Amino acid sequence: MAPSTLPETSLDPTETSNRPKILIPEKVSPDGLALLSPYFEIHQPKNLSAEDLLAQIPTYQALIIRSETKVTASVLAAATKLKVVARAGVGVDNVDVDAATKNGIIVVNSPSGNIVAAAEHTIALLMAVARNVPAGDRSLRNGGWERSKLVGTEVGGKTLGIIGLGKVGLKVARMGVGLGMKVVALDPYASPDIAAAANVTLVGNLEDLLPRADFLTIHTPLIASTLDLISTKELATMKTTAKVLNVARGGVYNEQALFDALEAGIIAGAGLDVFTSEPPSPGSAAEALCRHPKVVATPHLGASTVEAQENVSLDVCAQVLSILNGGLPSSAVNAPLILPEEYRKLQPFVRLIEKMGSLYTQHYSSKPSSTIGKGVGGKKFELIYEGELASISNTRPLFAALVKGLTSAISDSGGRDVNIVNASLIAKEKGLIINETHTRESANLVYASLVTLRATSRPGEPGQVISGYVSGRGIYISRLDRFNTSFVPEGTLLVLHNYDEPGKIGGVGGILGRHGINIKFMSVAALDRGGRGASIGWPGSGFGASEAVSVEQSESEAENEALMILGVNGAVGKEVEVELREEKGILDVSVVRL
Ligand SMILES: NC(=O)c1ccc[n+]([C@@H]2O[C@H](COP(=O)([O-])OP(=O)(O)OC[C@H]3O[C@@H](n4cnc5c(N)ncnc54)[C@H](O)[C@@H]3O)[C@@H](O)[C@H]2O)c1
Ligand SMILES: O=C(O)[C@H](O)COP(=O)(O)O
Repeated sequence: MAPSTLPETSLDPTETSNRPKILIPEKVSPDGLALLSPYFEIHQPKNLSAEDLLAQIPTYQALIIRSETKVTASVLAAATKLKVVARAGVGVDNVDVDAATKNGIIVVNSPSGNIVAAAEHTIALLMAVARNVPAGDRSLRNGGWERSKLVGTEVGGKTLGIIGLGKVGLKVARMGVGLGMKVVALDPYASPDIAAAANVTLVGNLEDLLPRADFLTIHTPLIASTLDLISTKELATMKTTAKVLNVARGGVYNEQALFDALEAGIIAGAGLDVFTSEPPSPGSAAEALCRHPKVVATPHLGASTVEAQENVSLDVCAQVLSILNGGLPSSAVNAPLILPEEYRKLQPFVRLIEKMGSLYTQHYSSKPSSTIGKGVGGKKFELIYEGELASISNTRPLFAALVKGLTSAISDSGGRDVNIVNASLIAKEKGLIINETHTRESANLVYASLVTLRATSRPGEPGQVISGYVSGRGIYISRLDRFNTSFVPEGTLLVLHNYDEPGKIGGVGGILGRHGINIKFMSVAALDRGGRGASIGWPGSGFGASEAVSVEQSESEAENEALMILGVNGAVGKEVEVELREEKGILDVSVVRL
């Protein structure tokens, strides 16, 4: 289905040099591509060989495919810039999803864009095999008029057996009921309520299904448990008049066993859209089936309708646009599904938390007076969600945003290789321990949602704290260390820790002015005197409210300290930092680029 809203983009369509590149080696509907062409260089080679794919993939950021391109572990290992493999359809059996996960590459698909097309094609094959439509057409073209030889069977009143009552299977079931068929289905994971509402009788095993079916159709993915699901033994239990259909994947019926059963009259016919090798390799059972007189075969046309191709193209291209723009996909195969509603709610927090992480690394690593050490490695981080945000259960994107932010200033890739797929792995590699805490009822919460990042290297220490909130579409930092503040974490920031006494602003302004640095905004942050810091109690961190209060009290000696946060234009060189540090009353300086 096409997405209801398109992702926002900060990509610049006027930026024409060095555009990220997208490779599309198969036919994908232009509807979706129109979303991408303003921002990316799109290459659509015809008949790209496996060798060419391997050779060319290193330069691409996205790969959009259908069922013909084999995205192997070698291709993915060579794909050093690739962020996303987008399958314009449902099945990802031609993609090595595990290898993609290991390489931090998101695999997305369109889970429902072509289900109507697949279900309708199943019904087309059902009617074609029931009424000998292709055989009649063939005969007539060859000058024949064979009526008695091509007598068919009605489907009304007959039993349709379905294996796999998922999206396609359920649609086929409803269509079957509409044709007056009795529908019996086997799917251990199907909802009995949904099945009952669709007039489908669920059975528990193949023995209860196969002997009853006049027509059998499979709608499962091809996985270990469905490979050769129907073979010689199973076919032998079916009616000799039964006909079988496959619009799922080649391999769910054993092709040799199916051929033998048709030859021996064990069953009466088959309608096949998919094969173990596509196109069927010469001499294979698949090829023999395609030529068999009792078979109606189509060349994997299940999803080939104008409407389905528009749907899947729009669906995956919107996800590619989002991912290449630093956002989230709506249906990632190798990451938890982000529902569009959830996505909209989380998006500003994803930006906020990434900035908080980056602010943390840059601010504290440049702080010689930092009490708990520089850097992020080996630290225990706690991400505390308070207020409305605490009710979100799928916080994987927030977790990933933190890992990305924390590592952005300390990795070659600038954190660009971190995503919801590989964030846990990267955190582990970098020795980051991150816990998440949800606190629904927070005392004195002035924001609808508040996020706090707290870092410690030993239990019992006060730790380093950054809090932030979202207002409208804007993101703000509300606390940095022991200071309450409010500033937008964007651009180049100077964070000055100083004694709260007159004359500081003039002195700092003078230094910056001499170096030609413009001040865009300034925020003076006062010491938190037992407000939020004392009341939060750091839930789940092992630090109780009383401990937090005592931490505040022990630090109250520094009562006349403040933070000055300056948003500046222009490069802030080392010499400026040194001059600022030497200014009277300045305790500490950090330059942060967000
Ligand atoms: N021919 C085409 O062009 C075409 C088009 C679309 C989809 N497909 C294929 O159709 C198949 C179904 O797609 P979908 O979107 O309905 O998938 P789906 O995930 O919605 O449904 C699959 C169903 O199979 C069930 N299942 C899994 N293992 C099973 C088992 N061992 N026994 C019984 N049931 C089992 C699952 O519980 C699920 O309900 C996929 O293989 C997909 O690739 C083909
Ligand atoms: O899994 C699917 O979506 C279908 O098999 C469609 O495959 P196609 O995009 O190659 O037509």
